[in-house]
Amino acid sequence: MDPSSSSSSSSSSSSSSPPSEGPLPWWGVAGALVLLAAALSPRLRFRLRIGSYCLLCLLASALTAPACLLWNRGRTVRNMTIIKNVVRTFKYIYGLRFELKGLEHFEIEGPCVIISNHQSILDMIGLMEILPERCVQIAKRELMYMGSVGLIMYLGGVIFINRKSTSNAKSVMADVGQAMMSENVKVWIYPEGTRNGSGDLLPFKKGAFHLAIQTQVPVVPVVYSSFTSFYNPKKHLFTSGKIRVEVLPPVPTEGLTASDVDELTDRCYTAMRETLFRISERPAEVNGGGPSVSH
Ligand SMILES: CCCCCCCC/C=C\CCCCCCCC(=O)SCCNC(=O)CCNC(=O)[C@H](O)C(C)(C)COP(=O)(O)OP(=O)(O)OC[C@H]1O[C@@H](n2cnc3c(N)ncnc32)[C@H](O)[C@@H]1OP(=O)(O)O
Ligand SMILES: CCCCCCCCCCCCCC(=O)OC[C@@H](O)COP(=O)(O)O
Repeated sequence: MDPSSSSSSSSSSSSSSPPSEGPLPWWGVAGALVLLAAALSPRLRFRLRIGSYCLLCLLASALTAPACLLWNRGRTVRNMTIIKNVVRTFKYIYGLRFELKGLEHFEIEGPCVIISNHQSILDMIGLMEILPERCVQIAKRELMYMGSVGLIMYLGGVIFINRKSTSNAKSVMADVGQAMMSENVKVWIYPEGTRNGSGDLLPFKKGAFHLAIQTQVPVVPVVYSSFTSFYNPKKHLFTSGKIRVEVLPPVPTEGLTASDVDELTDRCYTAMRETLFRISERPAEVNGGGPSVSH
């Protein structure tokens, strides 16, 4: 009997017999337990989902950085187009739907200062959804040290500031002003200066408005509706959801001086807060606007 035929017959007999009913491999058991626990525990489900988002950012950054280096050879705002196209796919993974209004207000020749409310690390998806060409962001410098995410931000031209030192931040912002004009770059700033999931606006810091007036470029306010209906870390809530985005008309700064900063800040704050309440379908407060500048 031909050994190959016997082996083939044995293999044919083995291939025709059902797979062995052995125990699940350890990783199968572990996976099943995690899924079971996640189904039972909102806290674990939330942590798995937000953890997957952070992991996705890390992995996507690690894969995109070489593309940026090969394509654009280093740190340049042109990498933001690559980053934007990658990050825009994240909304499908997490079931986030955007309703956009007012994008025509981004059709500004030349630089401008874009300001928007800041609710969570998910904001980056909303930012990339509408990011205009040649636009970089101001970020806290701690983000530079977040592994591949810091690298991709650096490559995309993100400007890092030390929030704890006004003098340092001021000098960086002054340099930003010069770069804006010389390199024709828009700058996106979160005037609240930190994430705020309250559904309202924190008082605005003044750097964005000093920058706009120093460079005499318009301020373009952008408002994202409140995430509280689908994202609330305190309640371990992170589901799919709809986000309304409204770009408001540019606020000109020609002829304004540093003495107009407070009024410009208040004007933008009031317009953005009213829009935030409207697109979040939250009743506006009876007593009118809250504090707009940090006192
Ligand atoms: C491929 C896959 C990729 C996946 C991975 C993701 C990749 C994503 C890539 C790319 C997207 C990146 C997204 C990054 C997002 C990051 C977001 C953040 O990090 S938010 C935190 C940092 N941002 C801020 O903090 C800005 C807001 N802050 C300001 O503008 C402040 O004004 C600041 C920092 C400049 C100063 O901070 P103060 O705490 O001192 O605040 P004040 O009250 O505004 O100023 C104090 C005094 O200084 C004057 N002042 C401020 N700025 C001035 C200036 N520029 N010139 C002159 N005076 C100024 C003011 O008038 C004020 O003086 P008087 O009270 O009026 O007497
Ligand atoms: C190296 C290990 C950690 C890697 C974790 C990767 C997570 C990446 C998530 C994208 C970052 C988007 C930028 C962002 O939105 O950061 C928060 C800051 O705006 C404000 O921070 P804070 O409210 O002042 O603490």
